[in-house]
Amino acid sequence: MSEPVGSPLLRVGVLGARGRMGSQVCRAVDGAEDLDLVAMVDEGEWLFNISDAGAQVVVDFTNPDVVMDNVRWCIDQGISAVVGTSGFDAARIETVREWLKPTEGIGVVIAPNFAIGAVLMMQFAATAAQYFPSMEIIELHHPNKVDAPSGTAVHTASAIAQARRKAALGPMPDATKSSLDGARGARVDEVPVHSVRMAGLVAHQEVLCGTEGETLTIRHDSYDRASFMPGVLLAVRQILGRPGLTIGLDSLLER
Ligand SMILES: NC(=O)C1=CN([C@@H]2O[C@H](COP(=O)(O)OP(=O)(O)OC[C@H]3O[C@@H](n4cnc5c(N)ncnc54)[C@H](OP(=O)(O)O)[C@@H]3O)[C@@H](O)[C@H]2O)C=CC1
Ligand SMILES: O=C(O)C1=N[C@H](C(=O)O)C[C@H](O)C1
Repeated sequence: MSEPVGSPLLRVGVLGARGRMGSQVCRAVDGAEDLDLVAMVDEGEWLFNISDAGAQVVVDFTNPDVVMDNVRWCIDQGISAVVGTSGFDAARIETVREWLKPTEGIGVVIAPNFAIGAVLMMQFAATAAQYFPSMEIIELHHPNKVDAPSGTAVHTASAIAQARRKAALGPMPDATKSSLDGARGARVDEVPVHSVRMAGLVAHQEVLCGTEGETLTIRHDSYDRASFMPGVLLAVRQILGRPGLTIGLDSLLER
């Protein structure tokens, strides 16, 4: 492709390039006129392919066991990283923040979910949490997902918990005496989270909000991984102007 004069293409490498997400990201980057897909790396391949190719930005969709090593490597190489891989709890986020402190100009975006609808669903859930004393999350995914609960559910639960603390709400009403472990789901920041893995699904989440005499259900469905691509490309395009750590797409979407 010939490069337009005065606007060099942004050089992008993809980690997890043959995976469900990584392969779509490669196609999306390859199809974008302002981006240059310079390296595609999968498990067992050489990370230095990325730096040798002069990548300015890496996109990581690998798995929670390896993602921290990948982020560390990118920071050490002076390469900014857009991270979609799940598995980021508060401790991991703090570690990445520490790694970035001595650096200048390197950006890391960690987004639990790149779909616009999912970002809004998380925002709406945090808003509802101020008014609804009962909040529960049901996340539903394809059966090949390696982790549970999903990163989106963990992020949503934290946002709900933060909103509840701000609104000075006490514990959720729940007088259950559970006779079977797991019957009430897992607790993330005190918020019950229920994980479903089912053939036919891609990525879905419901946030159930309850108060006296009414419930509100906030639901998001990704029927196709194409739903994540605009968010990934948005982060890739913005990251060089956003040094330091950015969590979630919210600030990138502000108008
Ligand atoms: N933030 C978001 O919007 C989204 C996040 N995700 C998250 O992205 C991650 C990937 O999901 P998905 O694409 O479905 O998973 P896949 O298993 O399909 O893809 C992961 C890929 O990463 C490769 N890989 C494993 N280790 C390394 C490594 N050290 N270096 C480079 N590549 C490696 C795997 O290779 P191999 O198979 O050979 O092990 C595989 O090709 C998950 O954590 C998922 O939750 C998914 C969708 C959206
Ligand atoms: O593994 C997936 O598929 C997804 N993972 C992310 C998560 O853990 O929240 C985002 C989305 O739900 C799809």
